[in-house]
Amino acid sequence: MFTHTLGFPRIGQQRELKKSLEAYWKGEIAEADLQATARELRERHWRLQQQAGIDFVAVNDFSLYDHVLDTSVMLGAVPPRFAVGSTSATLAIYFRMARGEAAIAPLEMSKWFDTNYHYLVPEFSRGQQFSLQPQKLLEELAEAEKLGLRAKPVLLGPVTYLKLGKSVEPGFDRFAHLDAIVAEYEKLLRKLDGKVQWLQLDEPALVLDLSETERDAYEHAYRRLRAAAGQTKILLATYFEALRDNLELAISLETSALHIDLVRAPGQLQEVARRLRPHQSLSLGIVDGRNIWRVDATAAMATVQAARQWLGSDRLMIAPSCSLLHVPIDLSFETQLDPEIRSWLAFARQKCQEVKFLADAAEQKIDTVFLAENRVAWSSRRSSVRVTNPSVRQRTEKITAAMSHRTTPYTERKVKQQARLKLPLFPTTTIGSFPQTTEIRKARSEFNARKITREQYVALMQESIRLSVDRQHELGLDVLVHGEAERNDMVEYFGQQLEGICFTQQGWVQSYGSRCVKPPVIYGDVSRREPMTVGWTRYAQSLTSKPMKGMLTGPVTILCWSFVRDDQPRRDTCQQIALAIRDEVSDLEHAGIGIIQVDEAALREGLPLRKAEWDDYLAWAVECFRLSTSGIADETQLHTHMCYSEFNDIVPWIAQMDADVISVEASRSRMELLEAFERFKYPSDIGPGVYDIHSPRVPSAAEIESLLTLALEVIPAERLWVNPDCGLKTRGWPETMASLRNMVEVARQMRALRA
Ligand SMILES: Nc1nc2c(c(=O)[nH]1)N[C@@H](CNc1ccc(C(=O)N[C@@H](CCC(=O)N[C@@H](CCC(=O)N[C@@H](CCC(=O)O)C(=O)O)C(=O)O)C(=O)O)cc1)CN2
Ligand code: MET
Ligand SMILES: [Zn+2]
Repeated sequence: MFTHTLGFPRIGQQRELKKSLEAYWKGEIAEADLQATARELRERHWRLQQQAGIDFVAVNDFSLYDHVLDTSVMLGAVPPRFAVGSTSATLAIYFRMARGEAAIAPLEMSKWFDTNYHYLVPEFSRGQQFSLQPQKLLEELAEAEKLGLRAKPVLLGPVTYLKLGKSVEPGFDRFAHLDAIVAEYEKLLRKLDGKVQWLQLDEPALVLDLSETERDAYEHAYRRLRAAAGQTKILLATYFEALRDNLELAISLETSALHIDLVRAPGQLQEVARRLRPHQSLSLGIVDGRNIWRVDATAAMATVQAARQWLGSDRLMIAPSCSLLHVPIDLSFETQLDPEIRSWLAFARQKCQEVKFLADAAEQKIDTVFLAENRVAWSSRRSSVRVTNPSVRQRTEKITAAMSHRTTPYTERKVKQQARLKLPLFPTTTIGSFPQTTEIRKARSEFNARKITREQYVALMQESIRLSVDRQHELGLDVLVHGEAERNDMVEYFGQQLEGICFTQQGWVQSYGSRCVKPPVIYGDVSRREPMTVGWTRYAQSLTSKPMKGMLTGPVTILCWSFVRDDQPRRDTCQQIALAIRDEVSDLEHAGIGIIQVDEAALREGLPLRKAEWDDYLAWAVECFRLSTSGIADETQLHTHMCYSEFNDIVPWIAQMDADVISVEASRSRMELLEAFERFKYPSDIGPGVYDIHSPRVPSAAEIESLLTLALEVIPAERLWVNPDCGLKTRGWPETMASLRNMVEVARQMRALRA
């Protein structure tokens, strides 16, 4: 029985990679400096794993930006717009694919399964050529070996890779490239033969609903890969869900080992063990790689013991459930956490130690100190007064159906709201945040370090709010926002103020590229201590006679972007958050705020991976949104925002959220999503984003106009709003002003045409 990891965080305890990347992009450091940081991080992370007792460390899990992008580069799948006539990517080409450049649009970004990690979507076209570029993998392998480590290279498997990509030509089936892609994997396998004992191929797509084509692709691809593997043993890694109807398929691929997620899907163990071929080993993903709770050692030992009885030690491996990419690196840096709560947690490094403990325990080498500590922590967590709050329990029991219904229909509300707000046709607004400048972050970091006082901090944030209000006046926007300067992050900000949630000092998790988040930890019943946004919003409203939108993050998004307790159903936790947000909505309304936006950016990402479970989730998620928002008067306009464009399947549910206005990402898909809104007769106002906020590129007035013209084909003028795709916190002020100036100008012209 050996221990291994499927992958480790890359960003670094102090976000060294982020800082290095951003300095490199600004031209402040050279490529060699960036590569040196990357090498140092790899070495440090391998050593951490080795010292924790991991036998086989993952290699090639590191990435300068994204592992799916790395796979594209490894296969020579570089679309021609990034590198005319070349299939091998230099670092400049690599970052061009990730971030775009001047007139070159980057690869699209998409959610990695149901996580808050974003990958770069591979693009496939007819006649595309592939050519193996194995340098990165081979170099990192050599690095690990030089350090005397046992290395297991990790690669995204060919079928999941294809499935995650998109065809850039309409009607082209990207699976037509399967053979060509598998041929490159075969070349790599031949190179690795004799060099490594194990190769991990990640095929998380095996937990999704698969088409016949995709199932055939698996059989075909793995028949060839097996034949090319030589002495290398292939570990087929699945995670995030149960294999279910794909179990027989996964086993029939006849790889030397199969990894399964026993955290998300503990129930599958026995069936998998029963069906496994005699020559196959099983990797037990038993330590949660997606969440920060300490493993329940007693329960996990029993599971490993059962697996051992069915399969014998020789056929078992112990591992985290998935790559540790989704958790912070090391709990020992968290010195400010409440000690009791801290004792319930484990980050990547501690999870490696848990893996080692479980493997030893299965061989009767029980670390009794470790086990005793674990049991103390768990009994404290099960009985702690910090977890259960009777008043929250009483309140949720008293929730009535009426609390999640606005009694007046949208059409009547609209008349009342218009009488109050007097908005022009094609009202212009933004999604909430304005640039988070260095000064803003510096002020916050000095406040946190007690270098400036609360009064000084508040004054600095008010200055930022005033500046953003002034600039919005200058631009002539119709509905203003305060700009969210005081928020480190739209979820963490609320997490820091709610009871039952705690936050870390350094618990950074990569979201995309160099961007990170510190997900709050929801450990107990959630409630609101006091108003969280009213002071800032009231101040912002005092600076203008135009409507100021109150800005809140919705319950589903707070849930999805936090580490969530695993001792009660997610829906129960979400309902508690909904009540807290409901109180905030009410307080904003009483402070005279006439428009309130409740962002549900993560509503779609919370969808279960299997379609059969969608309706169940959507029903409670939408209900929680409604619970948080339905307490308001007809005259208060309710907005929501979602920043993704694949709406096709869920528009009827979004309609049920019963917001008065929704803003959505739409520019990159050229308003395509609006077709679904039309098809399902979406009833209320829509602000389809008129420009992409992910790059500093300034959209021309002509581009914005052409998008709005497309929008008008499906949305009546009196229901159309004009806004960007999403918030502007990652942008700089110069491009923000230039872009919004064009946007407002177009709205004015369109109004004039209709006057
Ligand atoms: N939670 C979450 N998930 C999301 C999104 C989101 O906004 N939030 N948006 C989508 C895309 N994902 C994103 C994730 C992160 C960021 C982002 O901008 N993150 C910032 C960090 C934001 C933050 O927490 N900022 C803190 C800490 C800032 C900081 O780095 N401070 C310096 C000191 C600064 C100084 O002295 O100059 C330090 O700690 O070293 C603050 O403002 O207080 C970053 O990586 O740069 C953007 C989008 C989907 N998922
Ligand atoms: C990721 S959705 C962001 C919504 C938030 N109100 C903002 O503008 O930043
Ligand atoms: Zn957004």
